[in-house]
Amino acid sequence: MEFQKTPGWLDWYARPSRPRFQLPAGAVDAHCHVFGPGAEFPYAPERKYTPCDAGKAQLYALRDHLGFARNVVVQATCHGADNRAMVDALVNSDGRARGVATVRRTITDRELQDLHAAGVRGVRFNFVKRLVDFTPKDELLEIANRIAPLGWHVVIYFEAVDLPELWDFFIALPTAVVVDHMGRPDVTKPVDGPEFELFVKFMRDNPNVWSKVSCPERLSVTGPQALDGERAAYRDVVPFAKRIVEAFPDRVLWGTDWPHPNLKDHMPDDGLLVDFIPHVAPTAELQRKLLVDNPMRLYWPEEV
Ligand SMILES: O=C(O)/C=C(\CC(=O)C(=O)O)C(=O)O
Repeated sequence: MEFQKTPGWLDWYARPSRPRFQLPAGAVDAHCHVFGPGAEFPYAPERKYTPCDAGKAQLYALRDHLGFARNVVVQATCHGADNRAMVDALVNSDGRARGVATVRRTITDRELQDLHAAGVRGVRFNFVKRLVDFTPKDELLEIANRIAPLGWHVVIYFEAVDLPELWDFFIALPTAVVVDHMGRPDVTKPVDGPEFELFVKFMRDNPNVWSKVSCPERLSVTGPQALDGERAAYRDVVPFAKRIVEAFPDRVLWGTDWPHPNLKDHMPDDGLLVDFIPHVAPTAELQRKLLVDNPMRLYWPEEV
């Protein structure tokens, strides 16, 4: 099948630099995606965007180039609940990738078992309206209750302004809960203002809640962008991510978000993006927890 990319689509950065920051041994890129390729794994009819192809070979080449040891491949909304491209990436990773799926309530127990055998360890509930149609909360809770016995967790993606309305649903989830990109704070607001305080309280009050401190390239308003050798990029995001890393060092994850779906104004150099990490996790201990210990506990608990 032939797919036309969404107009204005930005492809990933072709020749990323090598990070200056040396990742600790065993580092996990805990948030990235594969797209198709569409000819092999068609994009879902209900998708809100059509990306460039970005397959497993390119993802694993980037992993090796940047110095990561493992990946967590998160189902992207352009594939809907058809997890085949993500599963194909997992089963062809020599055990070095685990995944997060999107499932519907119609999934059978057998299908869940098969996903588990392939390396899936979580489901993603997406509340970002430009990305997905609404799914009733009773369906999501039913799914959460079915995946809990497998030892899986729930990944949630939402905008900061929607946290108050979603709060009660989130705290009813029976598993570990991982928030994508710190709940997308508006970084033009103060880091100690009411909006981000609510997110901090969400993590403080609920010890099962984790956060990815990823996607500065998506959250930043004033940059500077991770381009042209800039190794201190996205300075407006640093106080937010650093605060979460320092307050909850055992419940944070980091990922590249490659191939960076839906960026509108620039595509970061992934090598320079890795150089963002020591700005938010300044000590070797924080870096080891963020990049190795925490993702291993969540995705490869049998090795910990
Ligand atoms: O890659 C991300 O985490 C963020 C996305 C895309 C996305 O979540 C998806 O398509 O599944 C975004 O903000 O557009």
